[in-house]
Amino acid sequence: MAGDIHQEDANFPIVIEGLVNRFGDVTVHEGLDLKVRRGEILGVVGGSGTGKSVLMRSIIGLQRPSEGRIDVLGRTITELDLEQGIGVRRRWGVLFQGGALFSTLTVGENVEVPLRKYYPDLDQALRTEIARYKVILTGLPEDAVAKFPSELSGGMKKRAGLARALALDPELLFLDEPTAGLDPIGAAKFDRLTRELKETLGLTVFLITHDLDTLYEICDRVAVIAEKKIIAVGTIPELIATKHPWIEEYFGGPRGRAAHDAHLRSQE
Ligand SMILES: Nc1ncnc2c1ncn2[C@@H]1O[C@H](COP(=O)(O)OP(=O)(O)OP(=O)(O)O)[C@@H](O)[C@H]1O
Repeated sequence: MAGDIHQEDANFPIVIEGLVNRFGDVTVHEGLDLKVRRGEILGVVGGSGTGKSVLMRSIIGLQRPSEGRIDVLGRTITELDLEQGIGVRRRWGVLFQGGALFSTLTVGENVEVPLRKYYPDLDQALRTEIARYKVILTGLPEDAVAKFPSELSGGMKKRAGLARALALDPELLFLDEPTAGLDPIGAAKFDRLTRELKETLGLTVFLITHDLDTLYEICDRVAVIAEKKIIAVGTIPELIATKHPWIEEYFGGPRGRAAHDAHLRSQE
């Protein structure tokens, strides 16, 4: 039904049923199901090219699925008209792989972009003030507001991208490989920031990552994509108990064991 709006499921802000994504002869997803719980950080893992980014793009309406249904915050995302689309889009924020900042705009101006788009009548002084506040919220120094992306380190760019993702006070936050390219200390700091923001702002976070430390340190549950589906979703001990060969290799390999040991040490 066009513009289907139904009772928002308070417990599951994202519900995906029977998702199929095809590109020509290539089928990336075939009957993928997933429910994201409110208030959780859900890590999404899978081998390269298994369709993690395509999944995220499908949820946020950038990729029209071949089949299936995706409900986000009570709206069936594939069936929204323009106005309904705007209404739901301003309830989420996205940090794309690499940050995707506009290089010709300052950090502050980058953060203002969604505010201009979704709240065009907002007073400029207020827009500037909100952008400044979001920049500081992500742990950047105040003078970063006036800097251009080229003047920032990799970690600072990620934070600036995060500030832009938070511009509209979202309920849902989508992060595509946020710690890729960061050194281990920078990555751990970014993980802590994600966890703190999730807790203070009451966010639900959909987080694509290859970073095993991130999975152990901040994810409440992890969803595994393989064989064109979500083959398992749960806590890391629950996943390991499934005895699926890919999952066993992933968490039981040298990197998986190192992340596990580091996690245990951090708990001591
Ligand atoms: N617009 C498109 N047209 C054709 N094929 C596409 C398109 N977008 C994605 N694909 C294909 O879909 C598959 C899944 O891509 P996707 O980027 O989602 O993988 P991923 O799991 O995020 O990979 P990685 O971990 O390497 O980032 C790939 O084979 C990719 O080539």
